[in-house]
Amino acid sequence: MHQKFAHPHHHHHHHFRNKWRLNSSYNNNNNKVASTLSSSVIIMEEEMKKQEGEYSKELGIAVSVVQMACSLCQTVQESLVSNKSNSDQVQSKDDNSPVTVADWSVQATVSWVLSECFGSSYVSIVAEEDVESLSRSDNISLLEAVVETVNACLAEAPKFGLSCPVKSLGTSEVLEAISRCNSTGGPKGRHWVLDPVDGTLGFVRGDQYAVALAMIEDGEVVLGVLGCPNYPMKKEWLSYHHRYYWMMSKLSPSSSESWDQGCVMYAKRGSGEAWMQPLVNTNMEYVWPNSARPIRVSPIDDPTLATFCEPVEKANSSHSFTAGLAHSVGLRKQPLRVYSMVKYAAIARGDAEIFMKFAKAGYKEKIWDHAAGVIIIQEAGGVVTDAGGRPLDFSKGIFLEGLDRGIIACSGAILHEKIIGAVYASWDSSNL
Ligand SMILES: Nc1ncnc2c1ncn2[C@@H]1O[C@H](COP(=O)(O)OS(=O)(=O)O)[C@@H](OP(=O)(O)O)[C@H]1O
Ligand SMILES: [Mg+2]
Ligand SMILES: [Mg+2]
Ligand SMILES: [Mg+2]
Repeated sequence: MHQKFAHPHHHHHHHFRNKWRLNSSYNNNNNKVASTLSSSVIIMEEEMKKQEGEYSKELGIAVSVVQMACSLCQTVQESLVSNKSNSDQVQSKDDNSPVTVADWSVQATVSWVLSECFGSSYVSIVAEEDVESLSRSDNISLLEAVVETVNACLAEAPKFGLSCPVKSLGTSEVLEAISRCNSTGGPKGRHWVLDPVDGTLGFVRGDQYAVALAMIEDGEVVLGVLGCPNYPMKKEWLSYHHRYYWMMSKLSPSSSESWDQGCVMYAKRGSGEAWMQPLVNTNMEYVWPNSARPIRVSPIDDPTLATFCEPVEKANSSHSFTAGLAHSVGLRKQPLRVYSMVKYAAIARGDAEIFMKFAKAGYKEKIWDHAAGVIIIQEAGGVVTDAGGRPLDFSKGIFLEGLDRGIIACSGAILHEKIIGAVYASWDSSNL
């Protein structure tokens, strides 16, 4: 396949080059022996190019395919929300959580694109969904809807600088693409980690959800991309809840600005930068390359001014335990309860300062629910650990093995230490 990705953010190069030069003078671990000054300059230039370019192809493809996936999800969510008879498009999994046409379709689309770009025998993908219920004979119409949705989405690939299939994918190709994402990750090599729709409950309720794609190399998250179709570029627009407010009220916002546009965030490990671009509107003829702006965590470190986020559902995180922690560190604001990894996005962008999740004892957190969000917060200047203050371990397969009680993500070290201290002080008296 010809990869036609155009680098969307040329202005990065300048920053990165300067930073690299700075770092290299402190820590020159170039172990090649340079006999003359000029040859060492050449080696440095080569080394620099390698550094700049590292993962840039992977990141470009990941951002493009997440944009495509977001556009797919918007179409499906609109039809789910406006057409109540579509209830056969939402299924219940063994744990009673929902799964939809969008979850399977995004997984197939991302799998197909990554396989085309990197070779299906090389690419390892760890993702949430499988084909078990989708391939049952009583689910034919659901499977047909998935195949149609995937083909409609892939047909738009050229608008995003990616190639589309020469002819539409058949049912077996779509099933194959979904089930190819059955890698279990691990400590060695490169693994893509995908949550095709995170916050599926929010998605079916017409609310917040995210598409999350990350890449792990030798057990560390090196790339993260988070698509948030109902999380507008500006926080103020969130007060209108989301686009359906406008759809229903038939009001039109004052300016021609893209008030309804969601966003896609991304970061590369070690860059010290995280970026956000508007969600693309595929009605336009040319959508790529897209513009991006840097994002940064909030500067607030005073607990009385800080906002914390947590899952909407009590079943996913103890609201009473986090309320106790909030009280003991002096948080005063109401918690922001949001579906999905949009919580990570809110911290990375500075819309909130703290994210806490304490699942029930025995629940094992999965890597796809966290990988993309963690790296984006870290590169935007934040801190993410378990409740014991240790980094999350993405090297042990599909679960965050060894996670100590819960997850704490903060905009900075001061708030983070306070929360960790409060967990330490109150854990024994909690019933978790
Ligand atoms: N019992 C339990 N405890 C904790 N976490 C669980 C549990 N069950 C599921 N999950 C995972 O939580 C993901 C959704 O998390 P959220 O933070 O979006 O929760 S909430 O919907 O806002 O309540 C959700 O992700 P998606 O399935 O992608 O939506 C699950 O992976
Ligand atoms: Mg999830
Ligand atoms: Mg999911
Ligand atoms: Mg799910």
